[in-house]
Amino acid sequence: MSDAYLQLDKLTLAYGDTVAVRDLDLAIGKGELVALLGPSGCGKTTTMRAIAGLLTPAAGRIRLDGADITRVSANKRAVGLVFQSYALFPHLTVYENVAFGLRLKRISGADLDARVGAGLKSVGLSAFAGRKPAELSGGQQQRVALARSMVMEPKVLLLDEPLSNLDARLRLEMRAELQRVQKETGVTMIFVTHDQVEALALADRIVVMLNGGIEQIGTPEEIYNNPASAFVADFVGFENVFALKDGKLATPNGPVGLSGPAPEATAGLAWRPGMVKLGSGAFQGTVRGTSFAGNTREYLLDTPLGPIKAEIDAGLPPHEIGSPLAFDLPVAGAANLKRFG
Ligand SMILES: Nc1ncnc2c1ncn2[C@@H]1O[C@H](COP(=O)(O)OP(=O)(O)OP(=O)(O)O)[C@@H](O)[C@H]1O
Repeated sequence: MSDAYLQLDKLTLAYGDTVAVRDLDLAIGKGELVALLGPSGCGKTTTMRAIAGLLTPAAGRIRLDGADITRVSANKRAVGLVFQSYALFPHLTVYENVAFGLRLKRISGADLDARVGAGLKSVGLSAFAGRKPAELSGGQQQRVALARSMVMEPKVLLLDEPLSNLDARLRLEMRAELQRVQKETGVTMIFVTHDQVEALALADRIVVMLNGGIEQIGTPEEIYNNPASAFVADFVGFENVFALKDGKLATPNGPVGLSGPAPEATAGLAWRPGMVKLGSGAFQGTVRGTSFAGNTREYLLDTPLGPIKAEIDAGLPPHEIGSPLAFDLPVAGAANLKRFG
């Protein structure tokens, strides 16, 4: 993408001899909300630190808004950073916390007041300007941290696990809040998460990382419906993932033929539990476990293909543990994995 707003070119990032990220290429458009998603240690935070200017790349380039910022110091990049611990100054009021960076830039008087006021308003905290951080809830503190970064008018705002310290209800609230602030201000945002649900819910585009590289980049719909690799499939909830060898499923018990013609140029096939057809089909299993999950009932089957996870409407008659159960893995509905392993 030549018109990318933020572009990472063949970025390699290392801590001494430990290479954490290798040859990373990523292009992000202006105003995009992008999630870096991946398991612990895959290099998400390291990538963010490099964009923020806190880590000098061992190789590669970073371009932002048409300029090469690879060697530009952190405070001259117009890149904001919100950490998972909000790092507010405990002795300063909410107002002064938000004003802090602006004061460093010698902004004062009515201009300062207007910008802090607008920042607090944008996160719904105008009434809390005089409080200290300790007098706020976790979600409110997070919003102060967001306002503090936003008033600096960054070109890119980086958020590292922004919601991980919040309880489930607050997390949902902050998700909506982040999305609203981002859409209203149009600021380009990149946030790190290891939670696929959060990434799917929030992002315009998801970058799935593994072992210091990119596994897949796509919209939430693409990642959710068309995972490119076994890792991504597994990560986004396809519980039945198989390599395809010579048109057959590779299973722990050897190759097993499919119930339909194998798609070409596919390294593997994957089914979500809800995509497994229960009650009839080419395969036979035994019910090992079952659990009620609200609208659905989940089944774990022992089968010649190994364990299979299935899920059907909870209104359907249940199958007893130990009973035989026919099933099908419909080839037509399966996700075709381009890469396996
Ligand atoms: N200061 C450091 N010194 C040496 N190695 C480090 C340092 N920080 C991170 N690493 C290593 O770099 C790799 C990437 O780490 P990074 O923190 O970027 O992962 P992450 O995806 O953000 O993980 P998490 O979700 O746990 O925060 C890991 O193998 C980690 O052990």
